Amino acid sequence: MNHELDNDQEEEHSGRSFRRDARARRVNTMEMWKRGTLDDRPIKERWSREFKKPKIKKIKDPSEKFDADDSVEGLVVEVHRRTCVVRLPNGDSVNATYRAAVVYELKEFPVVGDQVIIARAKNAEEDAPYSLLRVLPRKSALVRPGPKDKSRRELVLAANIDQVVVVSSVAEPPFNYGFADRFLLAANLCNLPLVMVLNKTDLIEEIPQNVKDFISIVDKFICVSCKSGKGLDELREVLKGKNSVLSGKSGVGKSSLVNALVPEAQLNVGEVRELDGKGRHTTTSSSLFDLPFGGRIIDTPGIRELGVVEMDGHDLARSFPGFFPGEFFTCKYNDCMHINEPGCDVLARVESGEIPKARYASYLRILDSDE
Ligand SMILES: Nc1nc2c(ncn2[C@@H]2O[C@H](COP(=O)(O)OP(=O)(O)OP(=O)(O)O)[C@@H](O)[C@H]2O)c(=O)[nH]1
Ligand SMILES: [Zn+2]
Repeated sequence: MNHELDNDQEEEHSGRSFRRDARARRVNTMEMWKRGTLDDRPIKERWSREFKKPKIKKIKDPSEKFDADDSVEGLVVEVHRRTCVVRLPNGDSVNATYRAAVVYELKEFPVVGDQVIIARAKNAEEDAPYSLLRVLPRKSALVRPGPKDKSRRELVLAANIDQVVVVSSVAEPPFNYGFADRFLLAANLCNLPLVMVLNKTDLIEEIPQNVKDFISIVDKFICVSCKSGKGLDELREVLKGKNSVLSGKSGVGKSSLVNALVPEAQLNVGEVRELDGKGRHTTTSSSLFDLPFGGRIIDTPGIRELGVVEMDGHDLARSFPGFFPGEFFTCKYNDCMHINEPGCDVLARVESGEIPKARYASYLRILDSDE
């Protein structure tokens, strides 16, 4: 008898207790809010059953379906949306497909210059397509300066490179600071040397002072002229045996330069290339050329994305290369932008000549264009 009563009470109790729990939770929320420890997920997410258990998605390892013996290592020479062109050790180029979702989760998106492992599925025919299994660790990479948080992953533009080469013209079109500034910043942040190639020097008598200033802060510069052939031998020396990323604004004579260095590249110069049956360089998303004297140049249109530095002004102020030797922020105020703040260490160093004026000017230009 007693027992039954207990049961009844319990049932009633459970209904009430639910309501009481709910009220307690609300109170808790208030307390958390006051303490500043409030869970800021939307309310639906916080209490809904659906979200109680974290959903853990298992990533299938792409290599499970493949025979390890059949895999080969190769070099990525072009990257497209779902496929990449991989050059095998025997010199053949093959297409390898990759599932974007898988490589995204594994954080192994192939870029030009990557060494990768590819294989055909088990029992596949001879002409079956290859699949990308692994991107091998990179020795170096050119990365777009920008946010590194999870939601907007950093963008790798080219892998396993030794130097970044920026082609600029001194006239027709005039020297473009914006482009050079950003490349210098990216190269510096990636610890890669920057080589500045000044093309079309046949058009001018003397290098203008502003260009000279800029040249003083790059690692190396070479004056060339594709027209007269001046400086090309010196450039060959610099490129010899190295992997270089080559970039330049449209019209500076980059294609002319590639043609001069790699005769079989035959990029069209000046106007849109006529259809040559393959349309290779007009449609590919990236290209890698072997230099006849050793070394490679990577010329990828994706590099143009560097035109936008997605770095927030404060990050730029904290991490601009060359401002703080030893990486310690030494300005008086934590949010110093180095413009006119009191106690700014950067301004003091510019004044004393420790930081070149041209580097500081480059910083200001990037900061300006960002906002
Ligand atoms: N005077 C002079 N003209 C040059 C030189 N190099 C290239 N040009 C000219 O500059 C123009 C542009 O050259 P391209 O090689 O097509 O330039 P690009 O940088 O590849 O341009 P995009 O194909 O648009 O990226 C062409 O008319 C070339 O003939 C040079 O050293 N001196
Ligand atoms: Zn400062």
